[in-house]
Amino acid sequence: MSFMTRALAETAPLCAAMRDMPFNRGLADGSLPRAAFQRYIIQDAHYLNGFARALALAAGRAPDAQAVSQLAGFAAGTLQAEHELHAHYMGLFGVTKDDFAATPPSPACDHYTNFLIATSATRSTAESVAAVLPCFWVYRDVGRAIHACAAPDTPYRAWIDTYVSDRFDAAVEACCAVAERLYESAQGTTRDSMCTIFARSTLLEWSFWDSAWHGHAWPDPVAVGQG
Ligand SMILES: Cc1ncc(CN)c(N)n1
Repeated sequence: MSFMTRALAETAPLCAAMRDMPFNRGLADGSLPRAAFQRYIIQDAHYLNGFARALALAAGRAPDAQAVSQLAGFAAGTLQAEHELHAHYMGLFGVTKDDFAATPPSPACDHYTNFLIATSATRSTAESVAAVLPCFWVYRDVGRAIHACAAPDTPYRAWIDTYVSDRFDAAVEACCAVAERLYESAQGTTRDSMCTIFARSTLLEWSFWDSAWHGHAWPDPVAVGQG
């Protein structure tokens, strides 16, 4: 059985739940509150920073030139394409550089990016690729699901179009191909670990959207200290 067949079978209910999250339904019909998207786009800019670092770190530790070049290429491609999308929406929704600088990564964002970076720093390249793959896969999957029912005038049209674009599709397929190549040459325990790590990142994708929807943030240490 291929890696993707196994990993997707294990995460199918979670992927189905993500297609139907209130945040994503709101992207499709345009009803997502402006404040929720502003929160999301700030957190996503923090996320992409950590995600690209995780990929660059995995590239530096990769065993062969082919993997170095592919992982470094994913890091560069992500920073370029998705930063353009963020700049577009930050302008449209009035999110300033100061707003971004004043907002730390949320607990969900911090957890996800630290998981990716720790995996790239301490685990095999196969496991590192399994960790970053849901970032590609889940966004194409959700993008396709909501594109099919999106309102023509949703303000989130540019977001949806990015994740159903041929360019993003090519990146998803390329990352899947790297994962399959590494899975084929991996030993039994690494194969199992790749599936466990893929499932964890998929859950962290769910958690990222859930957090943006609910506006979860760190507790105020002053208030906590005062009991
Ligand atoms: C949290 C998250 N995951 C995935 C993607 C798509 N690269 C993203 N922009 N943000």
